[in-house]
Amino acid sequence: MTEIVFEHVTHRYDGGDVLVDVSVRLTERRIGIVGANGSGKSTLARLINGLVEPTEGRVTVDGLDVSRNAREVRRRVGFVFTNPDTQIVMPTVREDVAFSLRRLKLDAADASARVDRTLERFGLAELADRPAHRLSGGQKQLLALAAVLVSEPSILVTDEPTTLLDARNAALVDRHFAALDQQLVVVTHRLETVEHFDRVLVVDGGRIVADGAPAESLAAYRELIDAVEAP
Ligand SMILES: Nc1ncnc2c1ncn2[C@@H]1O[C@H](COP(=O)(O)OP(=O)(O)OP(=O)(O)O)[C@@H](O)[C@H]1O
Repeated sequence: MTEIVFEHVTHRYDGGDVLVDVSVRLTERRIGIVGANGSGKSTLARLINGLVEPTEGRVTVDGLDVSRNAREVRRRVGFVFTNPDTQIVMPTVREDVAFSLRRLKLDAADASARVDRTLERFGLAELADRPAHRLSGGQKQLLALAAVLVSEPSILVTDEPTTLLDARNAALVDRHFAALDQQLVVVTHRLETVEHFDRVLVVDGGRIVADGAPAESLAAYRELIDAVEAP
């Protein structure tokens, strides 16, 4: 079991506090984070693998302080960004997926078999030799997921992984999520993605304002949105 713990975490950018005294312990396998634009979701997700450090408080992953053990934590926590262009580092699709395996030092045949399986799983096998930067936005998003999952992190954190995907590919990603062995933390505006998760957090104004089973959390979120939209 993996464990992500926030202890009284506040995060401040120049403009002010974007997360305020957040304490939460996450051990469930499928965790969704929803909330309005600018509510602090991405900041919360980025704190999990040290992309952002707490201004106050502490974040640990399996007992490791994320600020002090960044390298070890990043081996465990795979992170997929909203914009896949920021994540593509190699010329072709296959090379990009293979690149993630370099630090595992597998032998060439093992690495190649793992890359093939991953490309197949994400429907990218036929695009393997294409220039990665010329894929469509949605194909790039699938590539970004494949390139992170090929190294089999124990936790996967994704920030709006389906934004660029059509309905079919968004559903494909949802099915991948359902089948993953890893602990999964998904920040999303696509509420369907988290409907069958174990736990959903609702973030508003830098605080967790609802936290529980998806039905209750999503109902609370819808109420929050309705309250804002009401004249
Ligand atoms: N690097 C930064 N420097 C200064 N302010 C930032 C930075 N990153 C985010 N912010 C601010 O922090 C607040 C929370 O941003 P965050 O990206 O965490 O929200 P979010 O809930 O993920 O939003 P969205 O749904 O729009 O992606 C916003 O007001 C944003 O403008």
